[in-house]
Amino acid sequence: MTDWTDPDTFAQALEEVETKEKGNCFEDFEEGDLIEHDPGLTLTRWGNEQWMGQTLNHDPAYWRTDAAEDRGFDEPPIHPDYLTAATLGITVEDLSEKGGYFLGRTDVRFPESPVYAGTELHVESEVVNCATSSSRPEYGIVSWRTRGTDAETGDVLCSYERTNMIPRREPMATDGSGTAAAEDEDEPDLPEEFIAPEGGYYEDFVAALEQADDENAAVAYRHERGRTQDDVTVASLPLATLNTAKQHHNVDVMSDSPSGNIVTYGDVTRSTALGHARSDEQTWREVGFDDESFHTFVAVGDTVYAFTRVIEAEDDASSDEAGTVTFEHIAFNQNDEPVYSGTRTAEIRKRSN
Ligand SMILES: CC(C)(COP(=O)(O)OP(=O)(O)OC[C@H]1O[C@@H](n2cnc3c(N)ncnc32)[C@H](O)[C@@H]1OP(=O)(O)O)[C@@H](O)C(=O)NCCC(=O)NCCSC(=O)C[C@H](O)C(=O)O
Repeated sequence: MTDWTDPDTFAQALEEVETKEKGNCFEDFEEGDLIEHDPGLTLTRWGNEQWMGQTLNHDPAYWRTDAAEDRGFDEPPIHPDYLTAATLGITVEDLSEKGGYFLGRTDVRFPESPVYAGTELHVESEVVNCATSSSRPEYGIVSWRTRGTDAETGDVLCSYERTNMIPRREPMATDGSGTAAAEDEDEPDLPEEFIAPEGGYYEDFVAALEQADDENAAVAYRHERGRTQDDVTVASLPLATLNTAKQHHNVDVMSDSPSGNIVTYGDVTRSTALGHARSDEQTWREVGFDDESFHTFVAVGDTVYAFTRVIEAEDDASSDEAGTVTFEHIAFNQNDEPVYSGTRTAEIRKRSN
């Protein structure tokens, strides 16, 4: 009689049985495919507060009723960062669970009206591009357009286009043209001077941009706070968004990967850097994000810091109480290496009101 729990017998059984696989490989995606994601998620106040607290996003309008009412909300709403992370988390089982890197995202947009706790999120994606990777034959590069909607009303709550490297079943033969990256030995091309805004109101950003215009300068500064990655940020936060990517919670599999360990969900890295940036400004409303890229991985023990460059300011916000500012935010680690970059458009409160 077979003793299935005898270690040698069991090891051989494991070798011989079929593995019921999860996720999809590059070959499973075809441009135009529509994927309705099965997991749904009810956006809760607890989930929102857990995400926002751990990523140092402490804007009182998302925590306190009086501050929420002052911003025109009925109650503290769901924060756009948590909404974005949850919209993406739900898609992972179908799109990126097989592994591969989250490379970037663009055209991240939210409606003007707030989203409140209790909203059930329904998410669907369309495959918009499948490309070979010239530098990594074992991967392909897939882009999806994803929309998170209110399951009850059908209103779009969050939409974006995302790109990942996705493992192939069969590696491609390549001409190697992508592997010989030329060394860039140019001197850094930086402005002569850096200006930091005096405060965090819209007028402070306008004044700093005007001063920079006169002086071959950039409005750019770093934020003091850092957040060292731990088991909560690396494993718990993505799992709370139903993100099943093994990169974030399977140390056994990841010990063989380039990081040698589980790595931080891109949306946690990004939210943490944005939290640092928002702590130095008077945010009114998030409008959207573009050109987001993840440059290298972040693992347990790494510390996420943030750097901000102010690109432009326009007095065209949805409320008279605010103006619109476009930022470039760069998250960097304890070795000063950029790990994330992206542009962000946000409405920033005016001092005069
Ligand atoms: C992924 C990297 C290891 C790649 O680094 P490197 O080898 O230096 O290559 P390149 O930067 O040249 O990029 C390789 C190819 O990918 C294309 N690329 C890169 N960025 C984009 C983009 N934003 N959009 C489209 N295509 C992009 C390049 O053009 C190259 O193409 P080719 O020459 O044809 O091969 C390195 O970048 C890295 O480590 N990045 C960090 C990744 C990361 O940590 N992401 C967040 C954590 S993982 C995650 O959150 C998973 C998530 O849960 C999920 O499921 O999505």
